[in-house]
Amino acid sequence: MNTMFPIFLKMSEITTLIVGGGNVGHEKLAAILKNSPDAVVTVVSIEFGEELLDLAKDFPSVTLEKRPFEISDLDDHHICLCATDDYDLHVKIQEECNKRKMIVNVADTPPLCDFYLGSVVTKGDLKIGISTNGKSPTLAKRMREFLEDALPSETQSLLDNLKDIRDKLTGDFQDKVKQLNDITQKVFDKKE
Ligand SMILES: C[C@@]1(CC(=O)O)c2cc3[nH]c(cc4nc(cc5[nH]c(cc(n2)[C@H]1CCC(=O)O)[C@@](C)(CC(=O)O)[C@@H]5CCC(=O)O)C(CC(=O)O)=C4CCC(=O)O)c(CCC(=O)O)c3CC(=O)O
Ligand SMILES: NC(=O)C1=CN([C@@H]2O[C@H](COP(=O)(O)OP(=O)(O)OC[C@H]3O[C@@H](n4cnc5c(N)ncnc54)[C@H](O)[C@@H]3O)[C@@H](O)[C@H]2O)C=CC1
Repeated sequence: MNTMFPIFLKMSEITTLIVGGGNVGHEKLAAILKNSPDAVVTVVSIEFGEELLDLAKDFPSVTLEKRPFEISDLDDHHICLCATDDYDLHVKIQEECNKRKMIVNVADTPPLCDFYLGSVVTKGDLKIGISTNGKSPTLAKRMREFLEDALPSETQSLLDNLKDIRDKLTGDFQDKVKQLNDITQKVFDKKE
């Protein structure tokens, strides 16, 4: 059983620290920015890879700090992702995050992670997060591709219409819930 609880974070409202700016650091930063171009991220790394430098320059809310990690880097951040090649450092950061009640992801060490990144299907405002409980990130990626193809292109206009209707509905909460359930039932019945 996958006991993880998915939530959707407003990355512009919290601050994220990535430690390590090589290949894995680049992948994690790219995954965040693809979803949240307004994410407030600090990347601390002794060296930065070309790809990460190239990506970061287009995002004003990303700050790069070229130096070794310091414990005080954790002071100003809500979540932390470890992406160096130093396992002992990752253990130290994970312990310190736990002490501070910060949540941490350690890219290549699932047992040290408080949260995983997921595959993300996006159709306009609709977003679906996928996790395989860490069993197969490749299957998560394939499921994303499958769902991206399967979701109808009119998904966004359906959402826009439902938002208009939702704003115009009157009556008490129960009435609104019933009307919205009836309307969406009709949409899905039509498709069968
Ligand atoms: C536990 C987790 C923790 C975390 O990183 O957050 C984790 C861990 C590990 N990944 C590894 C490898 C690969 N990861 C990918 C891809 C993705 N990995 C992602 C998430 C997660 N990866 C979390 C679990 C998510 C879940 O619950 O399913 C995705 C979904 C999201 C993202 O990272 O953005 C993104 C797909 C995005 C997309 O395209 O949709 C590919 C495939 C590829 O790149 O084509 C490979 C190579 C093939 C393979 O090994 O499967 C290794 C072995 C490293 C080694 O060999 O040493 C570990 C460590 C281990 O498992 O021990
Ligand atoms: N590249 C990949 O696709 C994969 C890598 N891994 C593992 O993930 C880890 C990272 O891999 P890569 O990103 O490829 O390595 P990398 O060598 O490209 O990047 C590591 C980065 O960490 C930085 N760093 C090291 N010590 C630091 C410190 N004390 N403070 C701040 N920054 C520090 C380095 O300057 C470097 O930029 C490695 O342990 C690797 O074995 C696992 C699976 C796949």
